[in-house]
Amino acid sequence: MIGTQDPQSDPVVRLAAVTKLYGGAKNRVTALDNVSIDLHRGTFTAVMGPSGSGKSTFLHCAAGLDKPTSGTVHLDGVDLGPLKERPLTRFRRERIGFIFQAFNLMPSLTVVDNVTLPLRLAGTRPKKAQVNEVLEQVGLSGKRGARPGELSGGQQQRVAIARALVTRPAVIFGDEPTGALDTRTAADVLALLRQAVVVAGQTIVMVTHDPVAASHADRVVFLADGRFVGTLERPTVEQVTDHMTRMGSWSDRFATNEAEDGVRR
Ligand SMILES: Nc1ncnc2c1ncn2[C@@H]1O[C@H](COP(=O)(O)OP(=O)(O)OP(=O)(O)O)[C@@H](O)[C@H]1O
Repeated sequence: MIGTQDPQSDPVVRLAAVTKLYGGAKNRVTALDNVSIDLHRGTFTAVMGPSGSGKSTFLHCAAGLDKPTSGTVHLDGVDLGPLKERPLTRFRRERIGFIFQAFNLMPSLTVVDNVTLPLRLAGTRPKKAQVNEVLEQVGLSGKRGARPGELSGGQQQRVAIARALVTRPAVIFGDEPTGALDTRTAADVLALLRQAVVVAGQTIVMVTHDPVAASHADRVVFLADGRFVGTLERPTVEQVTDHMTRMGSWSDRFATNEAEDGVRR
């Protein structure tokens, strides 16, 4: 069933006892503190928490953009730890999709060329049917030749989503993917991501500050001071807002009351 964490299926993302330290002995920051979590295929997870709680660090470590100081990250069954930079880059290109707040499109390239860029970088010739399929999926079939500057913010983010989907990645990581969009456009983009999960079985992990965005996920995990301190399944906007409001003073209670929620601590 979509949205539940099936303990029988292999997790597509597995972090085990991941710690990430920044700085030296004098100015050490523990950005992630012994974090363990399993994320399963076909699920949509939102990661929330106060500023500085470790959300970006979590995303970067989970996606192989940064190496943990200790602990292990498995993605689609592959231990990222031993991979050197080049195979890791290739792995990311082939198996991971990214969506950023700032879209990160190439301004001089058309929609089609932006979408097919990851395939071409991976040395694969894009199949026309594959490209048509993702463009249709994101509602941009009529904009194939347009350049990003000719598109609205929502349309640009749809191009970025198509680019993330085209490699059929094991996971798509989103860093505030709706952060630069107005409410209505954000809702459309989130519906599109949700559809990719429900219809195509895509796995999505998204960092967000926005309770409305988080409410589109199957599950919200909350970080505070580099630790998971709570989760919500099938969250409503009100539940997420309530959790965020209470988090500061309640983080210890979350840690004890919600230990059976599938987040391994
Ligand atoms: N390159 C770095 N060097 C030193 N400290 C860092 C570095 N990156 C992050 N940190 C620190 O690690 C902690 C977690 O940062 P992180 O960016 O993961 O938090 P965040 O939850 O994503 O914050 P925000 O919501 O503000 O983006 C913070 O205390 C931050 O200052």
